[in-house]
Amino acid sequence: MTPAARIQSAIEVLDAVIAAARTRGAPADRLLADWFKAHRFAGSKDKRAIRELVYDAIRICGPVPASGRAAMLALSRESEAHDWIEPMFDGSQYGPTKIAPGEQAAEVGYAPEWLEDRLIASGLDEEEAAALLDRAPLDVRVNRLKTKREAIELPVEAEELAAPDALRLPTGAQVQQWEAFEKGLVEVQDLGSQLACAAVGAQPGESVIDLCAGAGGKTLALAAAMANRGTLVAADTDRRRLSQLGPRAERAGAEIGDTVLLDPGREAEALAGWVNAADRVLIDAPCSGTGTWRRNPEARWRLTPAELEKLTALQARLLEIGAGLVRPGGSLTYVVCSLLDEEGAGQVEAFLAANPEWRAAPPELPLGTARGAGIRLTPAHDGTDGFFIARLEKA
Ligand SMILES: C[S@@+](CC[C@H](N)C(=O)[O-])C[C@H]1O[C@@H](n2cnc3c(N)ncnc32)[C@H](O)[C@@H]1O
Repeated sequence: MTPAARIQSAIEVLDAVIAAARTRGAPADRLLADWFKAHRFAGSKDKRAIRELVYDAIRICGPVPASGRAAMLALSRESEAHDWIEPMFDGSQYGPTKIAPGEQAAEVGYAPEWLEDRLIASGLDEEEAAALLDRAPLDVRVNRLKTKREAIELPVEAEELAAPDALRLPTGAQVQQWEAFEKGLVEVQDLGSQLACAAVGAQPGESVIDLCAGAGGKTLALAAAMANRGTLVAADTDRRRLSQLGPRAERAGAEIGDTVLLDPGREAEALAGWVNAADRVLIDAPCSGTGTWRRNPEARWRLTPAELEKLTALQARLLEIGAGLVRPGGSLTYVVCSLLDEEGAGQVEAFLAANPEWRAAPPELPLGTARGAGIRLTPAHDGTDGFFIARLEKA
């Protein structure tokens, strides 16, 4: 494909990404995969170039752009490395049509204005906000149930990170194709997620509930920390995600981890037997995901104030449900991959104010900075996805 044809292709994909952001449709990765499937003439170099153009354009536009063309023009005009793009709007075959008089480039920025304001109000400075849109590194957790970080042999050089089992790999490493992955020696997991699991402090022999377990990324880390001894409950309302835990656990050799499917709005019913009984509860709450924009930067175009309000109400409810499951003297770890205070520090502050039998017991982590009653990890400061992590203890 010619460079101009690649740009036109990226514009088409961006149009689909913009439409999907408005209608809560498929994520950018899926739309790219669909486009490649429908355009088999694109070779691997074309695909790589188109993917990069699409993601670079998404990253540079703060608010939702009017069109893929507007996003691509913004990329060309605002990024020196991409200033070759605009001259390609020359109307040549398969390339973008010529620029119309008065045709506008999209607005650049970190996020839509309302969201930028909330991030600033949550104490994020310019550098931290910009780093939310960097490219994410590739981290793995070495599975202690099967091997040790010191002993593992991988096909690439890996950097040891601050969490005890964490390694950072060169970008593009095809982990899922490695024997070490097949054998369950490593799991792909961001350093921040690994630290969130460490904050739980789960010990062998304890009873631990992972209330929002999803596909079990953190459940598996908890099973490893517990050395496969004790009781581990993985609960979620999403049947599809929860069903992925079984095969993953098998590969990882995780023998504990019973799944419990929850009914949205009636979560407590399925967990009634656990009231005041668990040593530790982890709530990896559903959130806006502002801390994971490095992985899916178009997520900032999807979030609305109303959606955020729904999420914060759900988080508050899950905190109450999770707290009810903890035995006296036990602990609750509340985690969100968001840097908005209303989902993190503010949420915990409100919980503590309403529940005087609870106190904050911030975990000792090798990274992060204090934020309210918890700890915040950011891409700029800690090289992790953005997280808020709080540990609370019940009297
Ligand atoms: C941040 S994700 C969890 C990710 C998972 N812990 C991991 O490490 O891979 C939040 C999860 O909360 C689940 N969830 C949403 N509403 C819920 C509810 N009412 N009760 C329990 N889980 C819920 C979602 O299905 C989603 O899997």
